[in-house]
Amino acid sequence: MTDLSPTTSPAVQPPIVTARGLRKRFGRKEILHGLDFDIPAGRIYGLVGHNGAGKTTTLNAMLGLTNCEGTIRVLGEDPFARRAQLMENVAFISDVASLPRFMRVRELFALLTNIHPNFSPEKARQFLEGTDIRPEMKIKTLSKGMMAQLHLAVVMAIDAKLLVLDEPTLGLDITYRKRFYRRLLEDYMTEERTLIITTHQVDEIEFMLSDIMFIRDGDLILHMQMETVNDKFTQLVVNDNEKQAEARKYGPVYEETRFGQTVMIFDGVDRASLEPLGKISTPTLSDLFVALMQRPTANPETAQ
Ligand SMILES: Nc1ncnc2c1ncn2[C@@H]1O[C@H](COP(=O)(O)OP(=O)(O)OP(=O)(O)O)[C@@H](O)[C@H]1O
Repeated sequence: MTDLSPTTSPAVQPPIVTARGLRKRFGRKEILHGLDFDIPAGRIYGLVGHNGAGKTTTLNAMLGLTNCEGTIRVLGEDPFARRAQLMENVAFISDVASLPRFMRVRELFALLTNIHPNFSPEKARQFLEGTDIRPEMKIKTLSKGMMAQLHLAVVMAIDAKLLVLDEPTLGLDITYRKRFYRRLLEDYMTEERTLIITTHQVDEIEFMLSDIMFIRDGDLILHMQMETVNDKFTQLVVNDNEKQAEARKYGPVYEETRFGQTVMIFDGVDRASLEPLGKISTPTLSDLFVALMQRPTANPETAQ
């Protein structure tokens, strides 16, 4: 399942996040069932799963917001024990984030300049360019979307090694979402930075991801570099009954009928064998998500 081989992480740099046997219980209910993974530096990770799968809980474990069983290290530190120190190098947006509503935008920037050693008000102002937010505005007068824009600007203005974004674009319109992700990639991302994003709009972030994690009911069922996803999984659209039967011999991991056509997804099947049977392509992440979420295991033996 999770790839822990040395080939995936640059030998020179230790992973930014390491989890071993990460387990979380709320009362008698176990939410995370012992996750093992490494997240190397300089990567953009998408953490994808259904509602209640355990994404936020996993992120909260990385941020030291929840105590878990097993081991988790972020930048070599135990996030729960060393949260204050770690927050100098980690920035995050949570899905329940809030800003001090009574302040003006410029007052918020002044406050953050005082309390955060790596916050740059100039950068925050730059990230607000193109929005309707002005320094004199009171935060409580901003719309929900403007509030989210301000929050993103503030977080991107922190010079952090790890940026964790839990549903960052909730409430934002499509134009802004697209611009935000583009700026994140072009103006924020560097080789020293690592980004972890959760979103249900996975197709919107697919273009920028280097790695993907699918989490289902507290288990990591896929952890893979995007390049490997593209090499490994193939989608086939096939109409002809005979060809469908032929294609099934290759053991699709998923099959459905869409607009009268049969769509199959294959894992690790040579594309040359499938090509004569119909139209082949690489499945989008959302197609792959639907396919793999329905299986008891998602190719655990061959992942990555
Ligand atoms: N403080 C808590 N007490 C009890 N149960 C909790 C608590 N926080 C989360 N849970 C439960 O843990 C499970 C995972 O929640 P989590 O927020 O990690 O899911 P998620 O994948 O982020 O979901 P979503 O996409 O809906 O945000 C859910 O069943 C949730 O009800």
